[in-house]
Amino acid sequence: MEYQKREIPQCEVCQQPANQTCGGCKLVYYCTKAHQKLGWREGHKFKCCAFKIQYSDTFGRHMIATRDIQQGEMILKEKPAIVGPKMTGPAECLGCGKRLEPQKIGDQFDFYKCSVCNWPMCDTKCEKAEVHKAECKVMSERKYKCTVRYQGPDRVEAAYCVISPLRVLLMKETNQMQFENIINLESHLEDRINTPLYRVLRANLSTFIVQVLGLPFDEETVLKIASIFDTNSFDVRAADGSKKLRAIYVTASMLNHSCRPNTRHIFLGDDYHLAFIATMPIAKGDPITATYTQTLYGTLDRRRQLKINKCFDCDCERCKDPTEYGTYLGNIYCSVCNGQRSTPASIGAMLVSTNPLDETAPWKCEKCDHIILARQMIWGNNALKQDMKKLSKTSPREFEEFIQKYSQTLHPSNHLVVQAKLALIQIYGNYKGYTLAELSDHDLKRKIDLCHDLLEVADKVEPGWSRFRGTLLLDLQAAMSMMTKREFETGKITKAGAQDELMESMVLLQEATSILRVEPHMREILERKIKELSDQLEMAENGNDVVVVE
Ligand SMILES: C[S@@+](CC[C@H](N)C(=O)[O-])C[C@H]1O[C@@H](n2cnc3c(N)ncnc32)[C@H](O)[C@@H]1O
Repeated sequence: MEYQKREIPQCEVCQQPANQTCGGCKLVYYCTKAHQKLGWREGHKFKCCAFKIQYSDTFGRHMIATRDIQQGEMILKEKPAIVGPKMTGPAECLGCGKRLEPQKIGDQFDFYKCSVCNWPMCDTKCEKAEVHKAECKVMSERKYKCTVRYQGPDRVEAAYCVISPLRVLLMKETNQMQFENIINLESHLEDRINTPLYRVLRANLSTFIVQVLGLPFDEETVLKIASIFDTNSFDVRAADGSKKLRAIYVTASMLNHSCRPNTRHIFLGDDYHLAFIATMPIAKGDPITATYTQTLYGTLDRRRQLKINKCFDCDCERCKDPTEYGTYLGNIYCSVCNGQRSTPASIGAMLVSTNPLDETAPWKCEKCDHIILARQMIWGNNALKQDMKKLSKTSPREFEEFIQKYSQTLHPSNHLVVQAKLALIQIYGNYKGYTLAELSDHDLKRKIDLCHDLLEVADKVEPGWSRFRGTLLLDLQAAMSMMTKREFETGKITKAGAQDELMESMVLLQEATSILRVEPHMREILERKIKELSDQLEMAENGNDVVVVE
């Protein structure tokens, strides 16, 4: 937002003294209604803050669109109020957040340590990082020395659970306003306080802050901060996997959840700015939502995860729909009707929950009277998940066999089949031995079909410009271009046919570009792909061979 509040408000249009603010962003002044309308038309409509925060007894605070929002529009860009380590993890630098590698020190391997507080760090430069100063000071004042040391590459350290809450607590002195912003976020401490995790935190985190460091906070405040992290924090990862942190964004914390969200988020730059992008047009007055879970999970799994991690029962439209918008992501075929199907490929009757908002409700066939208990459904689901876990991540044969083996039980868009299809899309065309050029015609066609299958699912559960749709379109267009090349070279299609097919690929690539160009590092990749495909089109036009660059 580039507008600044001025000392003496001036009309944005005529610069005369003004006392009326824009109802949307409340940052811009106008002298009259007429100038407000003019300013809006002249461009403020593209800059005005697109949301306001409302309160409801059911959802608490939530975001509402203050004007129509266009698909692809960046609704919010925010820097973190606090960034720090996750509750547990491998040793990481408290300066830059990078995962640490040990060094040879004497005849042993260990991490470089902060010369003051002894926490593992990258080097002397990180030791002096601004973010580490306050915590280092309080620890050294209490003569506390960290005891984390290198104990093997896979070691997970629980000691890191104290750092992020400590950073928030220390803000009370250094940035009182931000501390207040954070402490006023939803915590759900009352739901978590008696869980095994919070019993451990009471013993470790709270004791560390109150007794070891002697900071003037009570146990409840310390645990509340931990619980605020669990309710509101975002996982932040470096693209190369070198950092895995958690961060709180005060305004973005106001985004409520939907199992069919209308935004997606991205991280921008090295300082972990978070941005939300509208995946669909959002009408003025509509809620702006994000997803806190995996949209590709079935309702049972999503609701359970939301209950455990975010302490609420989701009753969004998708959760209420026993077919999940016809995707049947969480359903299985009725074993009675299924036995009467003429061919395995014909769609059989499905078992659907008699009340999707109650995980104990029985499941009933959509056609016959067959009923199974909820726990049978949950057991079956867990058994299939275990079966899937055993599959080798690099073996397409194992994923294909999984889909085949359960084709009499699982709908083609059951969430486990969707996971298997997603794995296949990633392997076909990308993995060693399965690059597009190496794929058989059969597997290339299979990849195209799989992309179409998942695009249908994406349209229902993550409609619009989701990252899922964008990456599927990229996969699809690459496979289609390769297919065109092969068909042209073997004389299956004419030059005109090749041109038509390449144009179809170009349309997909252009849509993928509209969706993904805001993602870090994607712009150049997408521009290169468009250039390559344009070159192919030109070559096809000139009657040359179609060359596909993967
Ligand atoms: C990140 S906060 C969102 C802001 C929150 N509503 C507030 O008032 O501070 C997450 C919490 O909001 C509530 N919430 C978010 N989405 C919800 C939904 N779809 N239905 C019910 N509660 C929801 C839950 O209490 C959840 O733990």
